Amino acid sequence: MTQTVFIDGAAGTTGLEIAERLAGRSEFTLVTLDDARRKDASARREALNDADFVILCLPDDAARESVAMIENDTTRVIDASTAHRVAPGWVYGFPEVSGHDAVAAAARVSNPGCYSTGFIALVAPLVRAGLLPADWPYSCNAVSGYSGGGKALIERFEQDTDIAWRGYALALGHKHVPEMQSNCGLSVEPLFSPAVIAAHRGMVVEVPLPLAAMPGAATPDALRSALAEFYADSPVVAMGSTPADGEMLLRWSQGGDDRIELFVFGNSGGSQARLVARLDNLGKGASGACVQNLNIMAGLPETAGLRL
Ligand SMILES: NC(=O)C1=CN([C@@H]2O[C@H](COP(=O)(O)OP(=O)(O)OC[C@H]3O[C@@H](n4cnc5c(N)ncnc54)[C@H](OP(=O)(O)O)[C@@H]3O)[C@@H](O)[C@H]2O)C=CC1
Ligand SMILES: CC(=O)N[C@@H](CCC(=O)OP(=O)(O)O)C(=O)O
Repeated sequence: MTQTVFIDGAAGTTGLEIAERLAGRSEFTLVTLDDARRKDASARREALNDADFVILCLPDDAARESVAMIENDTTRVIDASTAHRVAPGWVYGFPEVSGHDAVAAAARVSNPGCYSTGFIALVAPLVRAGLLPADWPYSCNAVSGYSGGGKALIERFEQDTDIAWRGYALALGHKHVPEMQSNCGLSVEPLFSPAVIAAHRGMVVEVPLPLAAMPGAATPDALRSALAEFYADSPVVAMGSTPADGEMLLRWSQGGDDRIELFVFGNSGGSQARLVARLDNLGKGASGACVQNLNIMAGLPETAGLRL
């Protein structure tokens, strides 16, 4: 028997990419609302309560509103927004770190933020293994393709093609910081500096580590081996091969898959390292992760429909 999946916000950037990944899947019947009804509260309420699974691809307030409209205890929810990422009763939908069993059993799953996905993939296993300190003030620099900001930012970058780079969150306190801190078990908030580049999709997240100054920190080689071992069985997260020519590129042609590649670069003395994650903000950073979580919750192979 197929299970019904309602995408609330199916006309948006993340929703459209999820629908593409679910198209042709015989295990699911996809439900979306047409243009005239997609913001109609009573149509949404009905669809939310009829579905086996609901995927929320909405701004935070609308996502909270959708959850409040669910009146039964059978509809299971995956929320792509920031609304429930550190909320009690919600499982953080990063199965490689939160545990596949926790996601499989959950009625409410919060899909990670795109930047947080890179940061947590790099830092959480190393802190958990005691190879990096939990009480260090980490910093994180990242660039994202403009699709990370949804329809509004896509329109802005497509209209103003003179923007090459846009730094933001200049007052600090980006909305991803709480989920980064809590899922890595850090006692200090990371200092996060995001920026948008003039590319449609793609993301690089970097955590610079002054290892010699960090109490108890391991060597770059040990950090690389620990990450490789942690993700050895993952079909989605993998170590990237160290570029032979000493440079790393984010190419226009590379976007559009649901994998995430991790790198550890270190200096010759091992006193400094750069942890780097390269992913697609719309792949493992959003829609790919939603579909991976849906598969796990539905008891299906986790990579079904993913672009790997
Ligand atoms: N883009 C990305 O890389 C990522 C996005 N996310 C999150 O996913 C969610 C969706 O983002 P994204 O797809 O980028 O955003 P978009 O702006 O592209 O899409 C949001 C959609 O929600 C619709 N919408 C807004 N309010 C309501 C409402 N009250 N009822 C029904 N529909 C409504 C919008 O309608 P309309 O078309 O009329 O504007 C739009 O179609 C956000 O919470 C975002 O933060 C998470 C990770 C990464
Ligand atoms: C480039 C850009 O604007 N990116 C978004 C984050 C995208 C994302 O991960 O979405 P959530 O809102 O669900 O966390 C931002 O910084 O607000």
